[in-house]
Amino acid sequence: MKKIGLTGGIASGKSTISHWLVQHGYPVIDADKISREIVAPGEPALAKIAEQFGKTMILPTGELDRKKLGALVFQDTRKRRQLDELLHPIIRYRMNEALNQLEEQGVQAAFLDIPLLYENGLETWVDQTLVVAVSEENQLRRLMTRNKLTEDQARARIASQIPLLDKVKRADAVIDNNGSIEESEAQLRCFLSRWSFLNQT
Ligand SMILES: CC(C)(COP(=O)(O)OP(=O)(O)OC[C@H]1O[C@@H](n2cnc3c(N)ncnc32)[C@H](O)[C@@H]1O)[C@@H](O)C(=O)NCCC(=O)NCCS
Ligand SMILES: Nc1ncnc2c1ncn2[C@@H]1O[C@H](COP(=O)(O)OP(=O)(O)OP(=O)(O)O)[C@@H](O)[C@H]1O
Repeated sequence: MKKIGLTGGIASGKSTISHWLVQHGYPVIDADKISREIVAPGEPALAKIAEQFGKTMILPTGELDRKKLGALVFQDTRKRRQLDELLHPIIRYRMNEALNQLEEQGVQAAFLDIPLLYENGLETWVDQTLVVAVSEENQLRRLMTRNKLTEDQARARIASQIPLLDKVKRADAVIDNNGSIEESEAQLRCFLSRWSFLNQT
């Protein structure tokens, strides 16, 4: 099966593109979605988070306090690495499981929405990379607005990833998401029409 890695920077527009793909019937495996599923109440990874980062990371509802954990790990590289070491192997395992299921269904090509594809050296694991890119200014503004972060908090999150421009240089295909969503979707449709392997299902 062909694997197309969909990536970019934080708040560059991956989910927006991924949403369009799902709406149009393309198989998408979403690493962010999996990373939420594996820390749902009752999941072993959530208990490990409480053990390693403190019980205060769990809300009275039993759910992970994502805001609190985010505030901690994006201002402390050591803690972020600790969280990555805990969650990334499980995310990778679940992605493989999802891929195997698609393969059993005879699916010929799938999109893998992986925010940290380059950071985790997964370029060689996928057949193509599609990077969703925006200017630093748009990235900062959209991130601050969406997550209600101060400029310093947003900059810290952006700095926890490889610079978006480096990802653009390493990409097989790039969507410029500085314009309207419709303009980005048009670029996506153009790539889809060029990738003949997508029509073999
Ligand atoms: C720290 C957490 C709890 C913050 O939750 P929050 O709801 O605020 O953010 P969310 O999960 O929606 O992630 C938003 C974006 O942040 C970026 N991001 C998330 N985790 C990381 C990380 N460890 N390093 C760098 N960037 C990250 C990604 O671009 C991601 O798309 C959460 O991001 C998390 O559990 N991260 C560790 C797992 C992970 O690496 N996820 C991203 C790739 S699968
Ligand atoms: N072309 C666009 N014009 C204006 N706003 C946009 C555009 N594309 C995305 N956005 C907005 O920017 C924000 C970030 O987009 P999105 O959530 O798709 O990014 P992402 O790359 O998936 O982010 P993350 O890495 O944090 O998961 C969202 O609030 C989204 O609605």
